[in-house]
Amino acid sequence: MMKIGLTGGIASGKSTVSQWLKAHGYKVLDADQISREVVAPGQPALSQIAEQFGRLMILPTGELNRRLLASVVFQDSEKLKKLNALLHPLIRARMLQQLDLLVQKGIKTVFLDIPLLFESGLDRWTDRIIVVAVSEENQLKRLMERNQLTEQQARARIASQMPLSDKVKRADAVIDNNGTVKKTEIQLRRLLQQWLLMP
Ligand SMILES: CC(C)(COP(=O)(O)OP(=O)(O)OC[C@H]1O[C@@H](n2cnc3c(N)ncnc32)[C@H](O)[C@@H]1O)[C@@H](O)C(=O)NCCC(=O)NCCS
Ligand SMILES: Nc1ncnc2c1ncn2[C@@H]1O[C@H](COP(=O)(O)OP(=O)(O)OP(=O)(O)O)[C@@H](O)[C@H]1O
Repeated sequence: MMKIGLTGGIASGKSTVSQWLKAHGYKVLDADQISREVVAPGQPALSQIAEQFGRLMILPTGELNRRLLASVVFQDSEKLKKLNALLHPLIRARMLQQLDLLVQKGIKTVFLDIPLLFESGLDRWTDRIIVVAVSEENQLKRLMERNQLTEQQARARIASQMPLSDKVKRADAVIDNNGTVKKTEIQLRRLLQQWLLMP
């Protein structure tokens, strides 16, 4: 099975690319989605978060208070490390399980949409890596708009990741998502053609 890593910086456009891939019949495993599954109501990791970060981290609905947890961990690198130590092994295990299922089904190509692909050393799992890149200015603007964050909050989140410019250097292919979504799709199609992966 060919495993293609899809990564980038926060709000650089990975989901935009992975949505296109899914809509065109490609298999995509999404680490952000899996990270939500492991903290769903009733999951042991959710109680562990409440134990380590306080009861307020669980909403009255039983769901994780993502906004509150984000406001805590992205301002404090030690707390972020603690959260990562708790969740990353669970996310990794679940991702491997899902990969296994796809292998059993005989799927030939899978995209792994993992924001922290390089930070977590998961690049060793992949055969090729696509980085979705944007300028710092667009990244900041899109992140502030999408997550309703102040500039300071958005900068703190960006700073918690490896600089996008370093990720670009380690990519096999870079998709420039500074233009319109249409322009991004054209680059993606061209790349899939070049890699002989058109459906
Ligand atoms: C802190 C949490 C609750 C905030 O939730 P929120 O809904 O605001 O963000 P969401 O999960 O959709 O993530 C949005 C983006 O933030 C960035 N991000 C998320 N977690 C991290 C992290 N631990 N370190 C650096 N960047 C991160 C990624 O680029 C991600 O795509 C959540 O991000 C989380 O549980 N993070 C820890 C798990 C993790 O590392 N997930 C990343 C993919 S494996
Ligand atoms: N080419 C584009 N032009 C304008 N807006 C865009 C473009 N691509 C993405 N966006 C917007 O920018 C925001 C970030 O994009 P997206 O959610 O795809 O990024 P992401 O890399 O998956 O982010 P994260 O890692 O934080 O989940 C979204 O609100 C999206 O609608």
